[in-house]
Amino acid sequence: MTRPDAGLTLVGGGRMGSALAGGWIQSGYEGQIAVHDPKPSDQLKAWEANGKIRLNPAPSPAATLVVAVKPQVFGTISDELKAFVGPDTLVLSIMAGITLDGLATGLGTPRVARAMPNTPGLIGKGMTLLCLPQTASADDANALHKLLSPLGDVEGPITEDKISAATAISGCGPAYGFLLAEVMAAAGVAHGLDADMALRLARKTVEGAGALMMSSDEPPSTLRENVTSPGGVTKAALDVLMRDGAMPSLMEEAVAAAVRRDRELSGE
Ligand SMILES: NC(=O)C1=CN([C@@H]2O[C@H](COP(=O)(O)OP(=O)(O)OC[C@H]3O[C@@H](n4cnc5c(N)ncnc54)[C@H](OP(=O)(O)O)[C@@H]3O)[C@@H](O)[C@H]2O)C=CC1
Ligand SMILES: O=C(O)[C@@H]1CCC=N1
Repeated sequence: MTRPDAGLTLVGGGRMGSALAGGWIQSGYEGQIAVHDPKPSDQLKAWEANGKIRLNPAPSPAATLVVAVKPQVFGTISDELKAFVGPDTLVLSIMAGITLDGLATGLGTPRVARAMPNTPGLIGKGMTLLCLPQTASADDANALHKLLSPLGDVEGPITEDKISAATAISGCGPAYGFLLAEVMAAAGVAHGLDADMALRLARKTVEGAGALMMSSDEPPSTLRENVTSPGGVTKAALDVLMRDGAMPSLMEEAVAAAVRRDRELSGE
């Protein structure tokens, strides 16, 4: 990976922040990475011990500041975060619900950007959306694309009015996929499979369906039809899932709730 800049500072080394740091480390980021977290995980401590990151060094203005704390925490620490922001600092937030305006006001700089990654970024299979102010330079956009690319695909810039829906699909979406595996396994147990085997079948099936979907030119609907033999077993199951539009309307309701929550977090 080419170095977008020296002096990369990450505030919030939790699940998503660590996925970002792991991506930078694995892709051979050449600059200094400082991570700030009040209770560093064993993973962060191990990276520090191996010289990959500096953990909780004295705050100073960063070239790039990545903010990965919970949105509810941002308001209470934004004044502290100003210690990481100088006249040349580019700020990237991955926080759901904190707007570009909120970032610019909270941190006292117009040079802000948002990204919405997801946890498959941990293994380089993520989907990240980038959202920039209209004033952003092409250099900043390129640097942020490079910074996020170790996590997987990066799309954007998208406009800020799309970010709540994008969050509800790709930011939250891994949870929907994991839930599918969980409930499939539970249904297998209910029908006589032992728990380990049911989970093995469900995990491998979700993985295989995802991999086939990504390697095929066919849309998901055709791949679904390819499994559904006329008058067969899959049709019996899908007739239940789609009865009165059950699955689409449940997903639509779930995504609407996620969009609503994202907008609540942004104070709308
Ligand atoms: N998880 C996900 O799939 C995704 C998350 N996001 C966004 O990423 C952000 C983090 O989410 P997630 O990783 O799940 O949450 P986590 O709680 O795992 O991570 C947040 C981290 O920030 C730490 N923290 C709290 N206060 C401070 C502080 N003052 N200075 C530095 N670090 C601090 C927390 O420590 P402690 O636990 O001790 O409070 C924690 O380790 C959120 O804003 C979320 O919207 C975006 C996309 C996907
Ligand atoms: O649940 C959340 O709020 C964060 C944002 C997207 C995924 N996790």
